[in-house]
Amino acid sequence: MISVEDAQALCLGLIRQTGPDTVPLAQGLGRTLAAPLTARRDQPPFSASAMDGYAILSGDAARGDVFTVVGEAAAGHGWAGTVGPSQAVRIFTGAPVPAGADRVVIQENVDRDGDTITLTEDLGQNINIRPQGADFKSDFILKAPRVLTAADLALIAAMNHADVTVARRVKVALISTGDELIMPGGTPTPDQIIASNVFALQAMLTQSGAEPLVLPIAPDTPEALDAVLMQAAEWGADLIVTIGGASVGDHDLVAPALDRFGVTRSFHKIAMRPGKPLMAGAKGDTAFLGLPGNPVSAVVCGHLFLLPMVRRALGQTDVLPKGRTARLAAPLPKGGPRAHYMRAVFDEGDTSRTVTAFDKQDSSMLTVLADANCLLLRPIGDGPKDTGDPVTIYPI
Ligand SMILES: Nc1nc2c(c(=O)[nH]1)N[C@H]1C(S)=C(S)[C@@H](COP(=O)(O)OP(=O)(O)OC[C@H]3O[C@@H](n4cnc5c(N)ncnc54)[C@H](O)[C@@H]3O)O[C@H]1N2
Ligand code: MOO
Repeated sequence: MISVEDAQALCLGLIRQTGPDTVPLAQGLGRTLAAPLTARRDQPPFSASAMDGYAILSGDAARGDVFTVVGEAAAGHGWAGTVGPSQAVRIFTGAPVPAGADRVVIQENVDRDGDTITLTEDLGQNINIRPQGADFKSDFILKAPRVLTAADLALIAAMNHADVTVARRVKVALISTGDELIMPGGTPTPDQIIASNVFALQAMLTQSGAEPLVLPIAPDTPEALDAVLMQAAEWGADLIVTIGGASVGDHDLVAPALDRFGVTRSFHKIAMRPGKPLMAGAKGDTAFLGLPGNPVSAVVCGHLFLLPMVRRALGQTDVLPKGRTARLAAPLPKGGPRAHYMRAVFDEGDTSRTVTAFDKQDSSMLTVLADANCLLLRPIGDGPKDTGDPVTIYPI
């Protein structure tokens, strides 16, 4: 059995990067910027007032000085003249600062009487002007790759781009396998259970910028599995993910089905708990990942292998889950021969981050997984741990 790290490296080597896709900016959230983007103008494009007040040429002006109001500048409507000594232009937040003026005095600090204002305070440090290009200049470049956030969309809009070139969503086909499965809302026979894994995986994929397609459940026959794999290929999947049937039982049909399909197997079985029966391979440009059927195993493998493959396909660089250190809130017995990713809850305390593993670690338990906010890693052969000992956790 290979290690988690080796399996992750092999998985990342199997997936091809998707090409570019240009989309309207409003559809850019969460997409991965595929090429550097250069600003088309300075922001602000002119020196702009940061406050409502009066633009003046300040010289050595002080409290009690009087200025004549000679014009008005509003956002979207500048004043075309030049401000001279003892002159003021009424100005509003966002308006271009007129030529000659070097400061905006806020209106709270003047008395206005007709066309004159009198300073009621000495001038402070703040000139209340945002210089042209203070936010960014027209040579500003937003670097790629970058997963676009809401703030990024506003920034790109301010750079005057209506569209954005992102990585095409990676197409991931999800195939649940097993005679025992029925979709939620149906009427199961006494021996059936509800296909649940695919809903977690579909959501995780969507959140990560993939385009998932949930295919019909494949019953436990070679013909049914072959037919659904063919459907996935015809859809143009970049990555075909099977769920279940990965282990060694008589009804675990996925490995032979992938062989028949012409998939070159990269590995099968890893030194990990949960997730031992994981398999991966490729056929041409299509990658294959065979997830174990146990719900927790499928989701944990989704975090550790599937999502990194998606991120790699989108051209992202930092694709593996990031470990953090936390202190154990309770002792743990010694670890086993497989790396154990325990379901746990971490808490950002005032002085240190603490983590508590759940007592129940059965890989079928969705209630435990749903209450977990991290995976607590016990490396292979880890010794017993005491309260307060540092461990690595992966937020999920
Ligand atoms: N003799 C051995 N038996 C098993 C081994 C082993 O090494 N030797 N490994 C165990 C481990 S670890 C796991 S994990 C499971 C996974 O096996 P499979 O990938 O073949 O999964 P299935 O047998 O198809 O299903 C396991 C379990 O999960 C349920 N399941 C399957 N698909 C779904 C789904 N889409 N949604 C919800 N639940 C699902 C299924 O009904 C089973 O209860 O094998 C162990 N056995
Ligand atoms: O490794 Mo299985 O994935 O423990 O339940």
